[in-house]
Amino acid sequence: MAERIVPVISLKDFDKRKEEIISQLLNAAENAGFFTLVDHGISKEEIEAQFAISKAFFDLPAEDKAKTPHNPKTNNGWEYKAQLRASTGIYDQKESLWLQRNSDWPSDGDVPQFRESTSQFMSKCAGISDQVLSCFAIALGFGEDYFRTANDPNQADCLTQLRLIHYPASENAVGTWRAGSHTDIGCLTLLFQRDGEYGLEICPGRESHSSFASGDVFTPLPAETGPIVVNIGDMLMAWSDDRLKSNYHRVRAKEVGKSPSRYSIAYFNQARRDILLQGPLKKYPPMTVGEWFAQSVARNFSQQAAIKV
Ligand SMILES: O=C(O)CCC(=O)C(=O)O
Ligand SMILES: [Fe+2]
Repeated sequence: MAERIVPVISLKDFDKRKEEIISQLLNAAENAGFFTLVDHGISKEEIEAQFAISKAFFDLPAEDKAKTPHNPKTNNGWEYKAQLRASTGIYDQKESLWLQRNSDWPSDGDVPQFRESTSQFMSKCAGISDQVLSCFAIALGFGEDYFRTANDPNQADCLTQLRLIHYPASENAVGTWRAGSHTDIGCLTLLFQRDGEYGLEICPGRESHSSFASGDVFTPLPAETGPIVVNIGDMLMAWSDDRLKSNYHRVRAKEVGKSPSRYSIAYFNQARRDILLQGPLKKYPPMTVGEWFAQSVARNFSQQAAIKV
């Protein structure tokens, strides 16, 4: 079932196959809003190495993790079971570390190689994002570099973040959520999972980025080390006049029995604060990415201190 609604798309020979890849990406984005990338250029070993770095961080004593505290104003840093979901009214059962290029990072003394490995990993994620975003830019009738420039992580006003996530093992998790149902607020999310650490489910069918009614039929996705699960976020849905779909997803643990811990890594392309966002058909009034975030955060996280962007 999951295979049917979430296409697997190969980036092999990207330049030679670009036309074909554009049509596959567009078809996936206009329907499921999710697709799985293979032959993307990050090896399984590199992904495992980044998960090892992530695990080494989460294995630290809380007082060491708290040296990089979550800052509600920037949304960077380490949080522990602190994300209150509007959709569930309860806190997600997870801990996570949000990183931006210029935010505070854990020291290499606490996690050897953290900065170098994680920076390289982010650069690789940026390269893959560039390829996918260039395809969407062409498909929507923008210039090829349009979204690439808008999401350039080397610019000081870029809001893109990497999030390392750890869902602790649980038993009989009835009444709780690892990650309550939500849509992502940025442009494009690259999600890395590990073999057998299941729990991610998606619910296609959203028609407008400004409608927040979720359906109730969720489909589980496979969990594999290697393929990257990619989804469209609300910002790109708005930027495409609702053509590319930002769909609901969630992560759950078993209601009966044991669920092993799950680690995931998400790279959120969240564009540059000062860029103007408007679709080719001008269906919605223009706004800056900074205004977009202020609005999305006010809606999603009204329970928490406003995030300053
Ligand atoms: O951990 C996962 O698989 C999903 C995480 C997610 O959806 C998010 O952080 O937005
Ligand atoms: Fe998400």
